[in-house]
Amino acid sequence: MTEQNQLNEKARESEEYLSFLFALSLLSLISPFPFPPFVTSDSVSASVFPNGFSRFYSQLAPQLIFPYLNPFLLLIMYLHISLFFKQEMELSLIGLQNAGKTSLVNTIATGGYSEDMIPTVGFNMRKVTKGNVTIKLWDLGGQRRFRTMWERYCRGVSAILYVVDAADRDSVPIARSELHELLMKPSLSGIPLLVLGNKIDKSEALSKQALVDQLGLESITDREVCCYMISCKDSINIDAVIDWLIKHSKTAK
Ligand SMILES: Nc1nc2c(ncn2[C@@H]2O[C@H](COP(=O)(O)OP(=O)(O)OP(=O)(O)O)[C@@H](O)[C@H]2O)c(=O)[nH]1
Ligand SMILES: [Mg+2]
Repeated sequence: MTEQNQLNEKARESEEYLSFLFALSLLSLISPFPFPPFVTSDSVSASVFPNGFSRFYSQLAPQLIFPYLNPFLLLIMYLHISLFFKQEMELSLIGLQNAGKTSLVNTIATGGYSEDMIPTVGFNMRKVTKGNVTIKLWDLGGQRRFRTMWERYCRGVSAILYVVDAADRDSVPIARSELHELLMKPSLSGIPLLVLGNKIDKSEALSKQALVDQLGLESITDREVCCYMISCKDSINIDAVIDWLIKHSKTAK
């Protein structure tokens, strides 16, 4: 199992654990019996804390050891753990017009895909929740007149997603120069970069190695760089993208 799959698995496990705790707290709230019925506060006190232990602790401790005895403690625990596990991140999606940025946001958010897309004017902001991670996505317009905004919306984000139309070979050199110009800005130094070669459902799409070479990704050494080949249309490698995002939410500000 890859590291990314393990992380995804962990996020799913913590989500399942929280649901379990929540269900248990609801159950103990509506149950007329102590839960489980054979454990009582007194019997636990007597067995775990024999003579001499202070009265205060001997009464409090069973609640801590068996929190399901106390539905309110369980609820507090649930809220605490859910806050602890909750992670947030902010991302910017950039790339030339027609690369598929807005399509990617739709695919991540709803799994939906449409051929009839309207070019983004300025930017869109979308919030997407995946497991315990809330992702705030800045989807920026890729037309030349909007590219000057890219830097402003990339400042302070957890990661930059650079989407490239891998099937539009003529646009790749422009995508390369725009990317390198942006990464030279001191305000963006060190921010992890995820490059996505989109539209691999098309036969004319470049291979991953060709895209890496033509974008000059090997020369970027001042930050973490990762590249995936994806298709929003056929939902190829979208899971790998989501896993990468969850992994990088740990660096969220
Ligand atoms: N074949 C194919 N077409 C795609 C894919 N992803 C997006 N498209 C198409 O590419 C076109 C542009 O998609 P958008 O998501 O609007 O592109 P964008 O990068 O947001 O463009 P701007 O907002 O102008 O910067 C649309 O017609 C999409 O249907 C894909 O994976 N495969
Ligand atoms: Mg768009």
